Amino acid sequence: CFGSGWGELCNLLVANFHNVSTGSLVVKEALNFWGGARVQPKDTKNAEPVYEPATGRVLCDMIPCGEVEVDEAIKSAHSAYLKWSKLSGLERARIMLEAARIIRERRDGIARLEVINNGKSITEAEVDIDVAWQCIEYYAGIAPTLAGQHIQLPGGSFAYTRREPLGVCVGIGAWNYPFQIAAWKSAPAFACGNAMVFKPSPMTPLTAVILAEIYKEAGVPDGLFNVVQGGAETGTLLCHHPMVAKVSFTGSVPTGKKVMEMSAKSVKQVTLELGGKSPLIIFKDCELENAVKGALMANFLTQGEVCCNGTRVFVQREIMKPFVEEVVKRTKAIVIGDPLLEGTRMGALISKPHMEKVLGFISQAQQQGAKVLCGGEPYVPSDPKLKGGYYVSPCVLDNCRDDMTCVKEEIFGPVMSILPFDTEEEVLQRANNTTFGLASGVFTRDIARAHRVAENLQAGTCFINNYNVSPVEVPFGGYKMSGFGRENGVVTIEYYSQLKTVVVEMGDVESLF
Ligand SMILES: NC(=O)C1=CN([C@@H]2O[C@H](COP(=O)(O)OP(=O)(O)OC[C@H]3O[C@@H](n4cnc5c(N)ncnc54)[C@H](O)[C@@H]3O)[C@@H](O)[C@H]2O)C=CC1
Ligand SMILES: C[N+](C)(C)CCCC(=O)O
Repeated sequence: CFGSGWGELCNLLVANFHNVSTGSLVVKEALNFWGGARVQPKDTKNAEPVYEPATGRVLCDMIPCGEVEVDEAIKSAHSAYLKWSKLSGLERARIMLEAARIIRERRDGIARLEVINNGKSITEAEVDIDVAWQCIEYYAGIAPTLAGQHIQLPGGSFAYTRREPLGVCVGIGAWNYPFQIAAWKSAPAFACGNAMVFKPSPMTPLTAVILAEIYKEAGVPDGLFNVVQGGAETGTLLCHHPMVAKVSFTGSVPTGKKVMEMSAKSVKQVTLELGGKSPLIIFKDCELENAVKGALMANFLTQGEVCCNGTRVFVQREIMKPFVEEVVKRTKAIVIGDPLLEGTRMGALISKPHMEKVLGFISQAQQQGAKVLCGGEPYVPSDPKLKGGYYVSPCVLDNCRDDMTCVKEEIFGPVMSILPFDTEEEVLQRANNTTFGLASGVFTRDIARAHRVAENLQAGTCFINNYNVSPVEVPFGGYKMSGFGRENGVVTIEYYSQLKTVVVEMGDVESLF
């Protein structure tokens, strides 16, 4: 279990995660954080069990925060905001860099904890934690550069703009990248001088509170980063609270719509990072091995539970056969099993109901005429402690048509649908024929075609000759029903700050009255 101490003690305890193995961790500590400390809600009657995906064992209880707790956390954020917003960008940067340094130092332990809570492979979780500290480091770099403009007016008068924070921002996260999402939201918020109340997904409550402790240790004022656990009810309380200026949400389209609706009541700003059903277009002139590798990266990271995955793989008819052969060969070779073992490449899905939902999509696809080329079955590892885990073998579907459910809906599991195409014009039309617009990809050696396709795809990101590369310097977000606003990149500053215009008269007032 992990500690509530600071400094060396906390360091030591997180270091203990270096040795933690699958099936052994039980967490009893409070998982909420405000006022600079872990807090246990008073009312524990609505506690829900949280499962370890790799084993199906209960890991801890998630005790949802009610009205009183949410109010305390938001007030705590507000008092921190009053102090933090008065610091210079350079002062904020220094503290943020220290937080990034601590995360980097404890990366292995945090990654192991993330694996135990989420089920993804340790190799991926380590990258996730690296992306988290890089994000904080990146926005620390931007914080001192934030500035307004000076605008000259007639007669020596002038105006200037001030880039000011919004106030208390709420972050609501999904379960697929628990620690990384908390960093993607808090880092730009803090660079601009805001405070944050973050609600993780009720299925992954463990690591956000570690981030809260690290921010505290790095020197942020108490209350700057708060964690409230809970599900829809707690989320609703956050979106309705009058002291909240902005909600940044990552999750499904239906919940995103509700968040926007609730936020509209008090005109809160919103960023929505929602789902996707992204197209990946493979032209016959591609470098085939890279296209195959790209298709796997586009579909099987985090057991396929990635919003920007390229799950509709359009392959030009002439190369269908060699492409499919190679994809199937490599998919069959993916090592599934204990996510904490270095050699594992695919871990467990987040929950039993989610696993059943994914398997349901696969059998429905078969009923609608798709052919399973490999995988798509529950997988039971040989290690007895993993028998209760939620494993599904990665699946490649052939004979797919655009009107099939597996091609239209987001599955959020390890399922790739392959679709043949003939011409560029045709494939663009089919690729864009969706209400989603998060990401897209194209493999071709023809540079003119690559950029033409990128221009014509209706999506927030287009990867050329690769897929799922998201460095923190690059904006990430959706078109259409995949949401709006951006995370990462310089532009995100716009979504966590507001401009004040100050107009200065140097002469006399010319009154009309
Ligand atoms: N675009 C992006 O960056 C990402 C999008 N997603 C999307 O998220 C989905 C999977 O994540 P889930 O956690 O199942 O999504 P979800 O929409 O069920 O939940 C997301 C978050 O919203 C909270 N929530 C649920 N009801 C709420 C309400 N009424 N008011 C306020 N908050 C509420 C949940 O507790 C959770 O923290 C997928 O559809 C996926 O595409 C996931 C990761 C990244
Ligand atoms: C890290 N990356 C690019 C694979 C996915 C990030 C978006 C998400 O939270 O699903």
